[in-house]
Amino acid sequence: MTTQQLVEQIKAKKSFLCIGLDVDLNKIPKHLLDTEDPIFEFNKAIIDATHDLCVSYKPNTAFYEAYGLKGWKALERTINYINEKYPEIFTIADAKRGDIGNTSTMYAKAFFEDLAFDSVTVAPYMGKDSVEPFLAFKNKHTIMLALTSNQGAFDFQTLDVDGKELYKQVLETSKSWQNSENLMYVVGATKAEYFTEIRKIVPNSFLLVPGVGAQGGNLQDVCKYGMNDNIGLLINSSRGIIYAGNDENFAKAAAEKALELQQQMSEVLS
Ligand SMILES: O=c1ccn([C@@H]2O[C@H](COP(=O)(O)O)[C@@H](O)[C@H]2O)c(=O)[nH]1
Repeated sequence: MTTQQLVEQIKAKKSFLCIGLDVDLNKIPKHLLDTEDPIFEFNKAIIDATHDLCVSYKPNTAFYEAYGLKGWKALERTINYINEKYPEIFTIADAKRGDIGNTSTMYAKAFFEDLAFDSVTVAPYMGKDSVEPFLAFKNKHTIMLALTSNQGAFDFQTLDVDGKELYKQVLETSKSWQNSENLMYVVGATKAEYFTEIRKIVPNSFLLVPGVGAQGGNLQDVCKYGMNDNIGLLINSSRGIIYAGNDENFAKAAAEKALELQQQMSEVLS
């Protein structure tokens, strides 16, 4: 998917909501556990109920890898279902990969070719040659961790390196990498006060913003300081939406939560 197609979808739906599909078998409604593939059945119901309110789905691969082969198969069924039934949706494999170049190429093939995701999250710690293999894929997007939503972000990411905070070095340096136009960045909603500085370095890039909902990030502040002329934001909520209910009506409850966020986004956009 091109960035322009993503922007058009945002404008059409008046939404820049990304729903995180972080499926935990201990949290999903009990009746689904009797089905052959509870993870997929849960996702399918959530997707069918919310696809018109969001522009993106983000399964975090940890929640699938934790269940071994059946988890990976459910991830594959989920991405295939989205791509076949709702091809306009921007898909994110939240896998936080990155390794020496030839290994990164195989990670990129796994998520962009085999699973056909539009994007994958990567960690910047191993530098240019660990990220460029992902960037080589046309019309695919590499979403690099910049300033994360957790408390540990302050352990390294905000440390002073040669007179500049490390996350700023990461943002600036990555702009010189080959095919850097395919980069997006992760910035936590819990770090709203940093968005102005971040926008000075990457004014045009899309930012994936987790941390609204369960982690307490504020949607209005993120929009105020982080939005650009192309909107430039994908705001993620996972637990706050998908676990809004845990009986037979769970998908309806999720849609109601998604609608609350979509309505706030619609207001910001108008
Ligand atoms: O800085 C980061 C990077 C990734 N995440 C991931 O986003 C979702 C957030 O889930 P919630 O339930 O809405 O808190 C989850 O998959 C995280 O691993 C993040 O939170 N912060």
